[in-house]
Amino acid sequence: ADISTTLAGVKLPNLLFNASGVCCQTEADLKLMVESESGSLITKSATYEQRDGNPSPRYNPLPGGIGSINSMGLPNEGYEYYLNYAKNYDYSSKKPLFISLSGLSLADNVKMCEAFVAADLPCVLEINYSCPNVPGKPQMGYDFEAMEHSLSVLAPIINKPFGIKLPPYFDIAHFDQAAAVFNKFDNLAFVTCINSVGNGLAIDFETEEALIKPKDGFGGLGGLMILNTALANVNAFHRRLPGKQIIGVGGVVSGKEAFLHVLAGASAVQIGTTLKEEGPAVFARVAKELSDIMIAKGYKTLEDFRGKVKTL
Ligand SMILES: O=C(O)c1[nH]c(=O)[nH]c(=O)c1I
Repeated sequence: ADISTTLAGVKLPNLLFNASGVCCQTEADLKLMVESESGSLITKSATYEQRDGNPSPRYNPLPGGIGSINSMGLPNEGYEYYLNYAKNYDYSSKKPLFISLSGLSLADNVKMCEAFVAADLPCVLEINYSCPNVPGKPQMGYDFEAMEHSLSVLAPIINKPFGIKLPPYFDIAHFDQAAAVFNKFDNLAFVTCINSVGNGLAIDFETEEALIKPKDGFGGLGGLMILNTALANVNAFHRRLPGKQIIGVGGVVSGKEAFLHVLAGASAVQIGTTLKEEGPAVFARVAKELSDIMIAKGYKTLEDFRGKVKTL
C-alpha cells in the first residue's frame, strides 16, 4: 500500500521518521537515519551553545516493554553543528530533513531561526516548546501567553512553513486555548504531538531506587504507555486546526499504532522509544506492518482513512 505523505509542502516517501532526540544527535546517528527505511529524519533539539546535558543514568526503558523514562537535559552539539549538517545535506536524496530548535530563550530562538533563514535551505524547522527536563526552565508549551508571543516573533522570521513540538495536554479547555493561539499563524503548518509525558517517576522495586539520576528521578515518559494520550492530542488538534497538519508521536511500537495515529488525524508519524530500543530497523518493520494492515482493511493510501476515527 502507499504510505507516502506530504508534510509542510514537502514529499516524504513514507510517513515514518524518528522523534527528535532519538538517533539524531551526531552525524553518525543521522547517517543511520539516512541509511534506514525512514521517510524522513529530524535532528536533536538544538540550543545556541553546545550542551552536555544531565548526569547519567538519564534514560531507561521501563520493564515489560511499556515505555521509557528520560531526563537527558537537552544534550546537543549546538545549533551551528546542525546548521552545517543542513548545509551539507543531500536534498536530492528524496528523504527530507527536519531541524529541531529548542532555544533556552526567545532571543536564542530568534538568533537560530535567523541563521537558518539566512542559509535559505530546503530543511523544515520544528520549534520545540516542550522540553520537560531542563531544571529551572518550565516548558513553554504550558504557558499559552509566552508561546503566543514567541510565535508572533518567530513565525514572521521563519517566513515559510514550519512546525512546533508540543507537550501533551489533558484538559479540553487547554486544547481550545492552544488551538486558538496556533490558528493565528498561517505559516505554522504542523504541530507535532506529543512530546514525552513530563515528570514521571520510575522506581525499581528491588533496589527501591529511582531509575534515573537527574531531578530526583523525575523525567519524561515515552513508549506504549503514552499511546492513548498521544492519540487524543493528535485528534484534538486535527479537529481544531483546519488547514494545518499533525505529526503523531507517542506509543508507536508497530504498524498498528502508526495506523491508529493516522486514523486520529496524523499526516506523519515519529518513533522515539521503540527506535531507541530496537534501532533503525524499526522503520522497515513498521512500514511493512502498516502496509499489510492497509491492504487487509482495503485502504490504498493514507488519505483513505486519515482522521476518519468513528465516534459512537
Ligand atoms: O531531556 C531532553 O533532552 C528532552 N527529553 C524529552 O523527552 N523531550 C525533549 O523535548 C527533550 I529537549
